[in-house]
Amino acid sequence: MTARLIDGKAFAADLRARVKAEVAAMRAKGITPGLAVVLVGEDPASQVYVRSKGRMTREVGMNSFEHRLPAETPQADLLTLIGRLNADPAVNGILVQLPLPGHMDQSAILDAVDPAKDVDGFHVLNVGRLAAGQKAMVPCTPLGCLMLLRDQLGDLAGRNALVIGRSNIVGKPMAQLLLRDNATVTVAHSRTANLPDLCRRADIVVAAVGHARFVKGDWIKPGATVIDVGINRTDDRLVGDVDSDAARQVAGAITPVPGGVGPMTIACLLANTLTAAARANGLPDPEGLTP
Ligand SMILES: Nc1nc2c(c(=O)[nH]1)N[C@@H](CN(C=O)c1ccc(C(=O)N[C@@H](CCC(=O)O)C(=O)O)cc1)CN2
Repeated sequence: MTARLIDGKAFAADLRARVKAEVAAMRAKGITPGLAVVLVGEDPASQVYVRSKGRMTREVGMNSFEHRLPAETPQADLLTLIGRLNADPAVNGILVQLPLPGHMDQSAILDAVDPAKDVDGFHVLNVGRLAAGQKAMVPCTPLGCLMLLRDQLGDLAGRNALVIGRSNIVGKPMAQLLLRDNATVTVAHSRTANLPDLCRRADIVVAAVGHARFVKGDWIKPGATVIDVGINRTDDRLVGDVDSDAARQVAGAITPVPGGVGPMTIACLLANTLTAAARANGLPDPEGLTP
């Protein structure tokens, strides 16, 4: 079997076009959604992502506010900036690019963002709401994975899903979203025993471990759907967390790296900003953009 490639780049372009149409409708009502992105330091990958976020925000017709701070910025100054953005009615979404410099307390920073403007879904209130099955802002990467999975498989109810990785950004919220869709969810991590065997039972595998080619081809159940969240730079190439060449011989469908999950992250950020702007203005949630 040769797996179908899941074209996240095309799906993300389509999602951005839907957001753009909704933004135009909102602007006709006199509302222009605004997204503020804060970058602290000069991490090269973060600089690329922040630049892309600004460009795509403008492309869909939203206002983009970029704040670049030196790596040695005191935490108190960043908190002051977040306070200003929280109070600014032109700003509907706030994102603090991760990773932050080592001297900052990441939880204190993320929890300083107004939960209603928390388009990353990292504020502890949104984490709790998602876990409780309530209306929440949902982290962008897992939301993008969920959209791709629903598009591929339709109803996820009763499917065996294995999430490899338990980060707050991807693994944990991904598991919550799959549970919400009635999948049977297992979360694996570095201390999990018999991971290859667990994986061979999974209809859905979401790999988010941060190790290049960690998931081997012979771990994959024939016909399974594989979502590769990893972005690892090796030998001047980007590779995922799945040994893609081998997995493609077994899986039913798989996301490529690059061009799979990555582009969905920014498209979902724009979708979340639109949702935040709608909620801030007492409008219904735009259709199909929230889980
Ligand atoms: N505050 C946040 N920080 C970070 C997040 C996040 O969701 N919120 N996620 C990642 C980085 N990220 C967005 O910020 C991101 C990662 C990858 C891509 C992407 O399009 N990847 C491309 C490859 C791009 C390349 O050449 O490097 C792909 O996979 O096709 C977009 C956004 C960490 N920080």
